Amino acid sequence: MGKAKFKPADDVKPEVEEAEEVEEQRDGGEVAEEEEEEKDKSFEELGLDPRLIRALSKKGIEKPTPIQQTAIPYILEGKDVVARAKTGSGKTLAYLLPLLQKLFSDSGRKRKPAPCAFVLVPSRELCQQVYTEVSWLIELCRVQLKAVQLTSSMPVSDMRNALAGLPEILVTTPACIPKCFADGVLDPAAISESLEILVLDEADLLLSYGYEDNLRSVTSIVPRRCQCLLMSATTSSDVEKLKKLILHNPVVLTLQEGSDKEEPVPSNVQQFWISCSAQDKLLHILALLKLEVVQKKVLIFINTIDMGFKLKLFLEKFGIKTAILNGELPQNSRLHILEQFNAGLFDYLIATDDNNQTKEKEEVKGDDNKESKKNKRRFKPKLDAEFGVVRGIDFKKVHTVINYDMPQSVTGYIHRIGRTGRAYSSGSSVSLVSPGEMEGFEEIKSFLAGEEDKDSDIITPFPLLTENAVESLRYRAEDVAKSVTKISIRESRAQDLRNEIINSEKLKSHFEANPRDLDLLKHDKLLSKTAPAPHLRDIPEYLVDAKTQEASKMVKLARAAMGNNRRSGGGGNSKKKRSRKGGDPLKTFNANGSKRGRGGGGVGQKKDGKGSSDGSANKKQKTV
Ligand SMILES: Nc1ncnc2c1ncn2[C@@H]1O[C@H](COP(=O)(O)OP(=O)(O)OP(=O)(O)O)[C@@H](O)[C@H]1O
Repeated sequence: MGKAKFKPADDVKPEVEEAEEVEEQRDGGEVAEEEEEEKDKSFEELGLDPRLIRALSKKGIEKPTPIQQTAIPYILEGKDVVARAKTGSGKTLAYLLPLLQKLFSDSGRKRKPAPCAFVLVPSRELCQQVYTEVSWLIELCRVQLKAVQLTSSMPVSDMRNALAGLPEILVTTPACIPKCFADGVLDPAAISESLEILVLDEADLLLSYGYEDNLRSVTSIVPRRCQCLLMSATTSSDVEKLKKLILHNPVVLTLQEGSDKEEPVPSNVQQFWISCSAQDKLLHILALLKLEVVQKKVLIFINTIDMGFKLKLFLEKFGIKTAILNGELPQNSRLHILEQFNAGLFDYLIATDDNNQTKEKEEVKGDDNKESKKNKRRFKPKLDAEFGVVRGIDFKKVHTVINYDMPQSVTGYIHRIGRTGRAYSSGSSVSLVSPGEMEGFEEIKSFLAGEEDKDSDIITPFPLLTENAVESLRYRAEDVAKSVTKISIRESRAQDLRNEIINSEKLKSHFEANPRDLDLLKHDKLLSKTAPAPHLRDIPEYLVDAKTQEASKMVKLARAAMGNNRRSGGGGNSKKKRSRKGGDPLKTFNANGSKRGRGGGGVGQKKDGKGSSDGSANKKQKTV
């Protein structure tokens, strides 16, 4: 582990002692890592209970991540902690492990009138994820502890039932707590009496999604003795606000990698971009997926639900099956789609990352098609305010994140990209940037590069797609794009929602009892009635230039080498150590002959992200 620097924070409440700010720094690169390996602490050395260590081992987790190494001892000591570390760095276990350990020692005592540990997360999906994580730990440790999850959409009777067993741990969203107070499900006085640990997970997102008032109603009843933990992937004024609102004399842990500058995106994620017009985005994503120059599984982000359906219908015509995840789907379906994607049942998932209703409204305004307007009036989707795909969801084995639409903010970008390269795995991202998105993209780039290093290229042009390869698909792509009309999009969207509502009901009543049958409900079913035409499904070899063919072959080989060519079973951490660079063509590909590139010389992409056919333009390729 790197050296810890201690410096006082200047923004804690005046009545409390000076806070310690601990900045953990780690050098990137393999040599440094190896040297550090010896200094790395084990779970035993962190003082973790043997039952927890055994449970982790059963899950293939043997070594704590840096944030776990740093945060666990402080939390066990009883300190309030603000922990900021990159997406995918293992923050959930960093707080869950010591939280459980503390409750182990209390487990023989008389049950309290309300849960003694609250974990507040910004979305239902995350609620489910954290609940699952804490539940398997409890089960594997065989301790008498109980965790429940509550979300606002639950009927009051279900909430009451869940709390009747006097659980020690409650995982919920901030919006749910005032609702529980109003419905008499939770008693504020009982919470004040019982609460010992409060965790705000994904703190950087809690306020930005309008939970401020909800949080205030919680903080007003948090007893002074309660230990508060605040976990976050980025720093923002919102995190600072929360810190002041809730924490007492916190230890502030800021985990950085590499140099002094902030690198919120993990260094094991290679970031690329492609410059293209808004119209050509369909063509480019087709080339990326059809020519197989990106590694599966792929998570594709779009900004509006309609765009998601447009993309799905378009790709379908070329025989590329995708599933869609958005806030208008019923919760059961959303959770099921996530489960199936994590289990490797399909390779491509198109997701909206928040409830972008304003954007959808703007689109409605600009639409002059009467029929379509009528359809829109009829079809009013209800979006779930607690939906959030990027908010901390642990997608398993996503190798590539594609920004089909650029996110609206730097934080949005960081959280999207953070869905790959989780824990010790590697990944890459490709952003399709149109001229209209260039300003936002520049902002993201300069934020990632940091103040001192404005010109450094953290996001480099995508090297594995030549202009010729893209152009060879243009005619087909444009032809098919014309057939995906606004009406067909709207109809598909309505049809998908109807299907998912049926799925959701089925899931609820029948499939709970028969989990194996869940697989029968496939979410990447075709929406269009006609099967893809053979000439679109199979791109003839003569259309693709030699360089792209080689790139595609390399990606497939790498996939086979990584054991990803078969549909894989869910999650789990492989115990085998793999070379971090080995087999990834984005790290080794060199269009000029040798397959082992030396940190540069990718295929035909100019520094501006536009394709070139000679392969000489991209001199700067990021090494990780
Ligand atoms: N010590 C470890 N060794 C290996 N894998 C781990 C370890 N700790 C956590 N993981 C795994 O790493 C993945 C990412 O962890 P987690 O979701 O906690 O990240 P995070 O820091 O909360 O990310 P985000 O900010 O995006 O929510 C999970 O699949 C988790 O099981």
